Amino acid sequence: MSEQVNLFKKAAGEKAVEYIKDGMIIGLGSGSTVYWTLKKLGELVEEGLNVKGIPSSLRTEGWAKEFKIPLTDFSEVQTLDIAIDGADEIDPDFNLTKGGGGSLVREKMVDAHSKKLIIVADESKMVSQLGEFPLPVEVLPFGWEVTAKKIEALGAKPVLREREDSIFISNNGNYILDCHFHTIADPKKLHHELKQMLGVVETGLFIDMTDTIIIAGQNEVKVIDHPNK
Ligand SMILES: O=C(CO)[C@H](O)[C@H](O)COP(=O)(O)O
Repeated sequence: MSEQVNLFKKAAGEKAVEYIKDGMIIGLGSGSTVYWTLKKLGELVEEGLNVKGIPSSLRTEGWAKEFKIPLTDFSEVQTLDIAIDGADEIDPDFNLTKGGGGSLVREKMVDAHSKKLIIVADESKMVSQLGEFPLPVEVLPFGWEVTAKKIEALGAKPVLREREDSIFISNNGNYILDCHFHTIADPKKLHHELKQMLGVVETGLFIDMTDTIIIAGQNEVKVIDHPNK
């Protein structure tokens, strides 16, 4: 990642903290942009802000602990006030591809149970159509080969995710198929088709969920609210 992109991520990630108010339960998303949100939030907590977070990945949990952000979980709360998360692609309708870090299931759980979802990203994530970034689909390890064949029949090239010559295992003990569609004409339809497949746990398509996008680029940090939310 270039130094400049990292500065954009920092600017977007830190801006999101302005939405956090005392007493809130916060969904803590995943990724290198959210890292900056967590770091800034940790400073506010040290100054006396009283909040609790639910982390969406083990990595985020580690950072939250490092920054001394108090944590809670779904055994204590059912609804979160706000979630702040990253994205791999954002289309003009505020639909997202997520899961580049492999945390899509926990991210979707946290984001879907929040009253407001804020997405933080650098400007390279804005696209006219989803699909250039391979769509992460979490699948059961058992029979993943047949699940991959079914996904292939939808027009994708699914690639089993690996890390350091081993199969990547999600925080939930599952596999990730990175599905190369190149263009996704109807993200909502594709999400539903994938969800109906035996063996698919969840897709990285986040449809109709985002309330606000904070996007940082060369000249400014833009806050774009969904027109109908
Ligand atoms: O979905 C995610 C992880 O599963 C991340 O939010 C997404 O990959 C964006 O990451 P980054 O902020 O590092 O670009």
